Amino acid sequence: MPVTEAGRSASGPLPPAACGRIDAALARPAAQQPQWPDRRAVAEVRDVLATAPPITTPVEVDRLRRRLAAVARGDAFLAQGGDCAETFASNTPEHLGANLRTLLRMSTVLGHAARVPVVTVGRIAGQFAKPRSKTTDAHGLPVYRGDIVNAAAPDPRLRVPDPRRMLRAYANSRAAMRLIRMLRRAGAAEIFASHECLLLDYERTMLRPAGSDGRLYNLSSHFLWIGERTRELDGAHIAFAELMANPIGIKLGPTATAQQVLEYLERLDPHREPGRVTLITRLGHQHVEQVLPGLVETVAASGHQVVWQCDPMHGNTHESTTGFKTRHFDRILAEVRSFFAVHRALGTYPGGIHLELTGEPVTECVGGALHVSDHDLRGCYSTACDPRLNHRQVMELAVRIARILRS
Ligand SMILES: O=C[C@H](O)[C@H](O)COP(=O)(O)O
Ligand SMILES: C=C(OP(=O)(O)O)C(=O)O
Ligand SMILES: [Mn+2]
Repeated sequence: MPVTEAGRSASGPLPPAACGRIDAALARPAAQQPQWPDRRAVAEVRDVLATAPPITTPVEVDRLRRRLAAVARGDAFLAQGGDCAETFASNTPEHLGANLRTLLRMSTVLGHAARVPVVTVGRIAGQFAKPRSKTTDAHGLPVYRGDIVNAAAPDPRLRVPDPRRMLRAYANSRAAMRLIRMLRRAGAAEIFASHECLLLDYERTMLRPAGSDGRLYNLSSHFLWIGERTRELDGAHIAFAELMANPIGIKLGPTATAQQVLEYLERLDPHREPGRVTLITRLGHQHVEQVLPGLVETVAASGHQVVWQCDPMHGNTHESTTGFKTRHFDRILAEVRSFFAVHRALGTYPGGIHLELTGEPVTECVGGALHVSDHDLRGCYSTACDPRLNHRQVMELAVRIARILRS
């Protein structure tokens, strides 16, 4: 094994051929990566993580693959949600428990209405890396990129990307996964973990070969998605996703084209496995009827059996009159409605929903039955990145979606 950084990176349990494929994928341009001040420290952390026990297991990932195949066929519904950005400080049994309870209650409501099993997936146990729209914040400091990279506190020293944070993210993810498994043993429904496949120096260390064919599983989680800001076809993230055996999501914003989507599917789903790819549309309520039909028709004609999932959060963000990043309940609901309407009109299956939520009584999104106003936002605005629906707003939305599912 060469002692170059690339060689070190792929050391540990991986065979040399796999190292070469990973290095080739990651030699492509990678958007939204931190400027680590010390690459040697990154290599040292990567070496530790590459031989550490992974967060999930191939058996669990395969189970989710089967569940998502059922969603793609129209025999199950996917309910996914959790924090926009998990933090080390909020990685407590109380916070995780509150989020999971809210998510599971949403799943129960949707399951009753849809009359199919619900596959429940948390944005949890590893959702620590954030893509950002600017490189600096309102104070002129380097932007916060998630606890796995730097600290949210507006202190220039703490905003310097610190690779040792990847070790903390790993330890926090393991602890959260332990809690999820404990809840499962205690009788809670089956819950899978997911996060954005963003920070490539971390994600590459969690690849492990498994099965008779030695496919590479990314055992940092069960389900990973590629974000709207990193889905370039010639970029590192899509090439990295091609190597992974896990089910993969791709966020699609309003500029996504049918041609791009076809290329994602050819690359990520060459064997045409139902549910291998989840297309997560986050178009903005005003764009759905314009943009979604073309994408859906093209995919249907291609024969790939994908999961269509609606993320009604990320296309509907605005700044409140009181200066907070927020989302209005009505616009979130409007995107969900249009998503179902388009799929119904085309005879395709609206397979799931993807929310940023918390079980905590936060005031981050406006509207809903409690009429959270722009002025109420300062009451309990605690997100580390994007505004989340609180428990009441999630349940209200779940009831509205249930009505759509029944109609
Ligand atoms: O979670 C999503 C993105 O990280 C977020 O929407 C980007 O937000 P920003 O515009 O505050 O950087
Ligand atoms: C960054 C996110 O979304 P998107 O890539 O769709 O903007 C997210 O899910 O937090
Ligand atoms: Mn977000």
